[in-house]
Amino acid sequence: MNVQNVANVLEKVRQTNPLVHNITNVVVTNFTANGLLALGASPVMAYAKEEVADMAKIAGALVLNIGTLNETEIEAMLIAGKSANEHNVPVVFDPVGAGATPYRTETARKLVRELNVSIIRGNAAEIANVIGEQWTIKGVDAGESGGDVVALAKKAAQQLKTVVAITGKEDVVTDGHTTYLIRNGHPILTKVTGTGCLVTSVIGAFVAVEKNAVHAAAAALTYYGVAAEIAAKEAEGPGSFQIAFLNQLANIGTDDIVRHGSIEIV
Ligand SMILES: Nc1ncnc2c1ncn2[C@@H]1O[C@H](COP(=O)(O)OP(=O)(O)OP(=O)(O)O)[C@@H](O)[C@H]1O
Ligand SMILES: Cc1ncsc1CCO
Ligand SMILES: [Mg+2]
Repeated sequence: MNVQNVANVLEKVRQTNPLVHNITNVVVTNFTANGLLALGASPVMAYAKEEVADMAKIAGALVLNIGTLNETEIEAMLIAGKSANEHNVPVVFDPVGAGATPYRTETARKLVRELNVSIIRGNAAEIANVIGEQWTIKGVDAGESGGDVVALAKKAAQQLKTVVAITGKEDVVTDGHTTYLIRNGHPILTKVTGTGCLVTSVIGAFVAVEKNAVHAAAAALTYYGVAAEIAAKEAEGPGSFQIAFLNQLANIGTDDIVRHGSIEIV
């Protein structure tokens, strides 16, 4: 996977407009739908247990996010996830806040235990908590806590038998064997709510068109980071950044990714 491959996957998303079924949190719902539309994907949010199995099976990917979890929603996630698994629809999981409360941690573990998750995407603290590792959070960006993020990602991938994407100052994607490091993005991403949640759904759109889950996640994170870098140049603060970022998710193309993308195997 190199910058040209990243651009190729992006073009495939834009040509095929994959349906991404999201069961996500109430904070980021609108931003996620708009971000997926800007990318060129087709978002749908569907939560009722009566319909999630039918929606998941016609989707290109199912994205599960426990940001504002409750029992009804978790029941729907399990129904949707089992339907996706039966119909070979990839499942992408964001364990928002794993470690913050026992309920979140237990629910995250239950979902990865009971479902076949293709990709789990979180910050370092969340991924560490899903696998029961110690991880010290310093400030907002857990990725800067000094721990070995690459080692953590590999350990999680081997333990959970899934592709793991850890985001932060640098992003790591691994299946436990092949590992990519992406050095794109901008710190202002941490000043807009839901940029982590949106990137998980963007990974969903990419894995809908690129079945190699490591390649899909690495491509999505590179594209997302480049869009953020370009948007940050025109933004005066978090407010105008959010708008500029949505614009750049739609506007950037092959040239921008080839020029600014930073993706390497480590
Ligand atoms: N210090 C940083 N420098 C550059 N990019 C960053 C930095 N911190 C995070 N990012 C980028 O921001 C995006 C979101 O990642 P982050 O790790 O903040 O997710 P998160 O913690 O789940 O966020 P949230 O839950 O608030 O939505 C990723 O694309 C990541 O690369
Ligand atoms: C602020 C917040 N609280 C629960 S989910 C969420 C959005 C970031 O994931
Ligand atoms: Mg998050």
